[in-house]
Amino acid sequence: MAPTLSTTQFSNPAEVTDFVVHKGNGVKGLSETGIKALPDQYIQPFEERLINKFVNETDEAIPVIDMSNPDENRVAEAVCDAAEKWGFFQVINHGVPLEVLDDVKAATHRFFNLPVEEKCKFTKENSLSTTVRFGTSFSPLAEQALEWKDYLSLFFVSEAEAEQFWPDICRNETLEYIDKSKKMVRKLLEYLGKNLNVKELDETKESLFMGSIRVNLNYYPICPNPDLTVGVGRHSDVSSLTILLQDQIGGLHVRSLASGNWVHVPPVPGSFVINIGDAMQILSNGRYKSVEHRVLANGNNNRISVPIFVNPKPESVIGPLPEVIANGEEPIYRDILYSDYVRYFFRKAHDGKKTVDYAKF
Ligand SMILES: COc1cc(/C=C/C(=O)SCCNC(=O)CCNC(=O)[C@H](O)C(C)(C)COP(=O)(O)OP(=O)(O)OC[C@H]2O[C@@H](n3cnc4c(N)ncnc43)[C@H](O)[C@@H]2OP(=O)(O)O)ccc1O
Ligand SMILES: O=C(O)CCC(=O)C(=O)O
Ligand SMILES: [Fe+2]
Repeated sequence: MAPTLSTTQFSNPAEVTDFVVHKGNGVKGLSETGIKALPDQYIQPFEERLINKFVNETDEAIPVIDMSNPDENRVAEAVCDAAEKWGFFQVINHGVPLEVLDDVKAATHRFFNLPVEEKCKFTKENSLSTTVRFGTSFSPLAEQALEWKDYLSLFFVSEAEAEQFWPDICRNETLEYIDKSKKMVRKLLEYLGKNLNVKELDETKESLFMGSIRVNLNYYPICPNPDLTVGVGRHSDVSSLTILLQDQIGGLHVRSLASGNWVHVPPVPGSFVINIGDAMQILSNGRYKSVEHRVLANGNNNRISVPIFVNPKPESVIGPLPEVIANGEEPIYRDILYSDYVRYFFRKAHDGKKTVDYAKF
C-alpha cells in the first residue's frame, strides 16, 4: 500500500506547512525526512501538471547560439530572431569562465547544505536586509498549491552591502558570477537594442535594461510524487533579460510560441539559458516575447539552478521605447513604474503570462 501522510512524522497538512514554510526547513528538509507521499498542499490541479502528450511532441528545440565571434552580424541576428520567435535560447562560448560557473554551483550546494538554523537567519522575518531572502515555493501565502522549490534570493545593491548582509558561504562566488557575466549581458542587450533602433546603451538605456540585478539560488530536492506537482509553475519572468545556469539534471520546459507544446531545455554543459522577460516585452512593444516556462519536479535527483534577473531599476518607468513607436506603431502597453509591476507579480501565485496584462492599455 502507498504510504500516506499519517505513516510519516506529520499527522496533518498544517504540520507540514509549519515545518516547511514557518520553521524554514523548506522542501529540502521535507524531502530529507524520507517522506514517501506528496503532502496535499503540493498537489497541483490536473491542468497544471506537465502532461506527457504535450511535451516534445514535435522535434522543436530552442536555438543554441555560439558566441565565439560576438561581433559577427550572424550572432546578433540569431539572438534577435530567437528573442522574437522563442523568447528563449541557449548560448555557448559566451566568455564567462567555466570555473566561475562551477564555483557558483558549488556555493549553491554549500548554502542549502547549511543547518536549518543558519539558513533561517535569511528568512523574510529574520534577514537583516530586505535584499536577502531565503524562502520556499514562490508566494506561499497566495498559492492554492505550493511549489517544490527552495530559494535564496539576493538583490545586488553594492559590494559593501553584500559584504555586510549576504551569507558568507556563497557571497564571493555569487558576486564573481554577476561580475563576470556582465560583459555578455551587455553584448546581448546591445544586439537586442540595435535591432529596435536603440543606437547605444547610454546611461538612460542602461538603467532601463540593466539597472538592477537579482540572483536566485534555486534548490529542487528529490520529490516523492513528481508527477503530481511542479518545481516552478507556469510563469514568465518580470526581468528584462534572465540568464540561467542549470546543472545537468534537466526539467526546465518552455512553451513554444509556434505550437503551444512544452519543449524541454536540455542541459548543455558550460552554457547559459537566456530568456526575455516581461520588461523587455513591454519596452519592445511586444516584438520580443517573454515566454511561459515551468520546471518539473524530479523523483530521483536533486537539482539546482542559478538565474540572474537583469532588470530595470525599480524606480524606472517602463513602456514602449520611443525608438520603437517612432515608426508609427501603436503602443500596446502603458507606462508603468517598474517596482509597481514587480510588486504585482509577487502578490499572486504564478499564473502564466497574466502579469503582463497588468501593463496593457
Ligand atoms: C522565488 O521564486 C521566483 C522568483 C522569481 C523572481 C524573479 C525576479 O526577482 S525578477 C526581478 C524582480 N525585480 C526586482 O527585484 C527589482 C527590485 N525589487 C525591489 O526593489 C523590491 O523587491 C520591490 C519590487 C520594490 C518590492 O519591494 P517592497 O515594496 O519593499 O516589498 P517586498 O517586501 O520586498 O516584497 C513585496 C512582496 O513580494 C514578495 N517578494 C519580494 N521579493 C521576493 C523574492 N525575491 N522572491 C519571492 N517573493 C518576493 C514579498 O514576499 C512581498 O510579499 P508579502 O506577501 O511578503 O508582502 C521568479 C520566479 C520564481 O519562481
Ligand atoms: O530552474 C529553472 O530552470 C528555472 C527557474 C525559473 O524559471 C525562475 O527562477 O524564474
Ligand atoms: Fe523563470
